[in-house]
Amino acid sequence: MQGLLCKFRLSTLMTLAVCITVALTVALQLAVVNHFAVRQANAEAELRLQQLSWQMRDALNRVVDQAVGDARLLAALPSVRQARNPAVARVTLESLQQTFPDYAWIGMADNSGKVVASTMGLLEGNDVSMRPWFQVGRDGVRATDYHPALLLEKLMPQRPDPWRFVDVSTPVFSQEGELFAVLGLHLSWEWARRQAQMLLTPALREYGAEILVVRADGTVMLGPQELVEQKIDTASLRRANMGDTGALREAWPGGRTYLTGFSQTGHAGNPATLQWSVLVRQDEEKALQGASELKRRMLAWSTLLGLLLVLAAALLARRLAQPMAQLGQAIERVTEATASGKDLPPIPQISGFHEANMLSGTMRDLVSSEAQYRRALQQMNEHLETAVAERTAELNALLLRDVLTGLPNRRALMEALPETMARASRSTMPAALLFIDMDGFKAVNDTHGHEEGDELLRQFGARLAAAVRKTDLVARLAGDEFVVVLEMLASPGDAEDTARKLLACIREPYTLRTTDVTVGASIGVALFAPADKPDLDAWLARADHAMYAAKRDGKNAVRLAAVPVWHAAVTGTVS
Ligand SMILES: Nc1nc2c(ncn2[C@@H]2O[C@H](COP(=O)(O)OP(=O)(O)OP(=O)(O)O)[C@@H](O)[C@H]2O)c(=O)[nH]1
Repeated sequence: MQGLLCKFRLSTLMTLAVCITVALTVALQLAVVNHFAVRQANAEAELRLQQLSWQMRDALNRVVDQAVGDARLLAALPSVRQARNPAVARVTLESLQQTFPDYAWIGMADNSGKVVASTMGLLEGNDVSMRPWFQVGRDGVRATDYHPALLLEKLMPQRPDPWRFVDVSTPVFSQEGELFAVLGLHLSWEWARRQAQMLLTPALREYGAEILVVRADGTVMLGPQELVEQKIDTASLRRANMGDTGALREAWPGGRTYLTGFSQTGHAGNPATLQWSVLVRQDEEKALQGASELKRRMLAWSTLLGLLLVLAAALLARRLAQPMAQLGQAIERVTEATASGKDLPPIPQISGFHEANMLSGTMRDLVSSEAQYRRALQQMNEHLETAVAERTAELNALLLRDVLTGLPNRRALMEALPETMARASRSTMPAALLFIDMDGFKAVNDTHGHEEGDELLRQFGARLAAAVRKTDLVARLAGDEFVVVLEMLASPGDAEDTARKLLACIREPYTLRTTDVTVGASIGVALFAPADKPDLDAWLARADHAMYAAKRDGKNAVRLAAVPVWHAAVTGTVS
């Protein structure tokens, strides 16, 4: 997780965090809306539908009760009970019909079932003894369920909807208390349809609310066109049939889901009432349309707000991350400079926010002290290099000096001679190498000690150096052996002359710490003419041989070395 996070920029992470927060907030809002608003809307819709069902139930009950009351009233009227003239009874029946035009037909049949008086004289003389209203009406006040018009259909005025009736009938007793006739009121179903129309306000209709009145056998008496006189079986119907009232959510034939309020009319055990189920249903989608709309709007607004928030967060994150990015770039520059050994660039003072300010300040101090440290280190290095160079030079100088006499040593001589030969070769003037070996030095050493011997060597060397030109080289080879190199000789004889002069100088007494001594020297002289081959070893060897020749011949003498063989061959000279 940590590794994954490291791959993202700070601004990306911040924007991502805001995106997730916004998405969670929107989801939470929607969940809350769904939970409360939709549930609330659902509850409200169910209550509304239940109340509508009650209103319809009450209206139906009221009309049936009214019809029962009217039937009872008619049966008690003397003009009906004692009617000997059908015309008189008809007037009474018609006057009742006028009070409530939905009484489609009111009639009275005698004991045998023959209609003796009726509104508009319809069916008078007809036998209705087989009609249910007549049969049940003899036993008491009865309400007869919804049914199509049978005999009256052809006699009643034509309408787009077929005639449907609900009957209320009652026995009519003579003054003697005998069953005299049966009175029947045919209520046109139209009143129920109108009642439903009245209850369903335009707003309810627009939101798909529908009222259904269903007979106990499941036949729809009132409702949507496609269901009228069809049988249905829904949970709400079963509950209503059981006398329950309430509202529920259920699937209807056709597959759609409805919220349905239900109740039941009439009273069980009272044959003067009718037990119908009143269902008021509303398409769930339409019932919850308000809440869904709210949800949709909330989603749209939340999305818009979320986008604005994300945009603002991205801008803010960019702004917040900018100082860190600047700091990062500055540190990268410092790292590159460190790697390439260049001067460390300064860290800029960043003033985005407190932490960046503090961080940049700390980094500045760090880089500044690092730069100071590097400068000090560099100075130390430079100083050290100079010191090493000086010490090296001193060591080199020491390497080329004879410790005892301070004169150039054998090594210095060997380094100098090739240049001497080169210079002589370039010029027309010869050079000479004088190989000098002290005579009698051992005796001084043995007699007066090594310290005195050393002092003699020092004075001997100094005397040689003082006796020749500054440009000439005096070197101590080892022990009591010295070499003098003479350059720019005007003539070859100058070498031998200088050797003799040196010998004379050498012979002078030396004042040592405890005594004075006198020594001699054997000097071998070897010339190097400009035309000679620059052979260092050969030149030295010639001078050495000459010196030994002087020793052999009794010491304290100067001997000139033989001319080299090749020189003699070229020049025709022999030493
Ligand atoms: N005090 C001192 N003695 C040295 C030094 N180097 C060599 N010697 C001694 O110098 C002497 C050189 O010997 P030789 O050359 O035979 O002495 P010499 O008496 O000059 O003999 P010839 O050369 O034959 O005349 C030896 O006794 C060495 O021990 C030195 O640096 N200091």
